[in-house]
Amino acid sequence: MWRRVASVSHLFSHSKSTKFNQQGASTFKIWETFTSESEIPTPSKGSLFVTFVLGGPGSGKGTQCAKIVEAFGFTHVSAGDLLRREIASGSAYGSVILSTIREGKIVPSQVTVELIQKEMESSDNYKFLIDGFPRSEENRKAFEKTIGAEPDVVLFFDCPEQEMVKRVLNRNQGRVDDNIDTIKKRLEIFDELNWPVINYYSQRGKLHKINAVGTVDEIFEKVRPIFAPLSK
Ligand SMILES: Nc1ncnc2c1ncn2[C@@H]1O[C@H](COP(=O)(O)OP(=O)(O)OP(=O)(O)O)[C@@H](O)[C@H]1O
Ligand SMILES: Nc1ccn([C@H]2C[C@H](O)[C@@H](COP(=O)(O)O)O2)c(=O)n1
Ligand SMILES: [Mg+2]
Repeated sequence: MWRRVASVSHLFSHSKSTKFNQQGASTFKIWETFTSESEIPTPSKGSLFVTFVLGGPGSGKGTQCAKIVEAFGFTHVSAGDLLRREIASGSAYGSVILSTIREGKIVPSQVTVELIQKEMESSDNYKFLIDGFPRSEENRKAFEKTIGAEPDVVLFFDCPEQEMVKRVLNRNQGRVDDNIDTIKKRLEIFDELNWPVINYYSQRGKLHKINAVGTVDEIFEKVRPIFAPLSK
């Protein structure tokens, strides 16, 4: 059994969330059935191969996706990037997406899944990294229903909150959600909505938990063996 302990409890001192006890520790408990020994499927060329990339804000998902793309020829589909692109395009959904992201909340699944679907359909590749998705059980079910596929592999970058906060505040890419107030909310939402997804895939033997502390290269060396069958 595994107890998740919030390491930046001071961030939540004004939180109304009942998930946090008086010491600020998360009361979430999950059963650690996931390891990095989950069975790795052998992909066949041409058939869809989907990897979901999970982890808290700033855990390094995008950074590691870039390295996986380079080494293993995946197409990177970042749900957050697609939503930001939608805002920039001035689409009808743009202002709702912007306010949702500013508040650190999750955009309705229908919108996100539609963007992911279009992106996948416009690619010739069959290997996809879907980064930052699913963020909730609602996201997960909407993907299964609309795309009609399940992920072959699920990566989970496990990073202490203090490190995630540090990385996000140093990111410097002008993101509207990279500020301390939005980060607090994103971490709360992650705790509330993402753990059920992580547990779901863990129980199905698809989850690869990677300790996301270390240099970018050190972390990638833990990721590489997961995809080694793809280079054969
Ligand atoms: N292993 C690492 N050590 C130190 N800094 C890192 C590491 N990996 C990534 N970073 C930096 O941390 C910041 C966040 O990384 P990244 O954007 O990859 O995270 P993310 O999980 O995609 O976050 P988000 O969910 O907010 O999009 C970036 O500035 C990145 O350069
Ligand atoms: N499945 C998703 C993915 C992202 N969002 C929104 C909310 C996130 O805070 C924001 C940025 O995503 P990131 O770049 O950190 O992956 O985008 C969402 O609503 N649903
Ligand atoms: Mg990212």
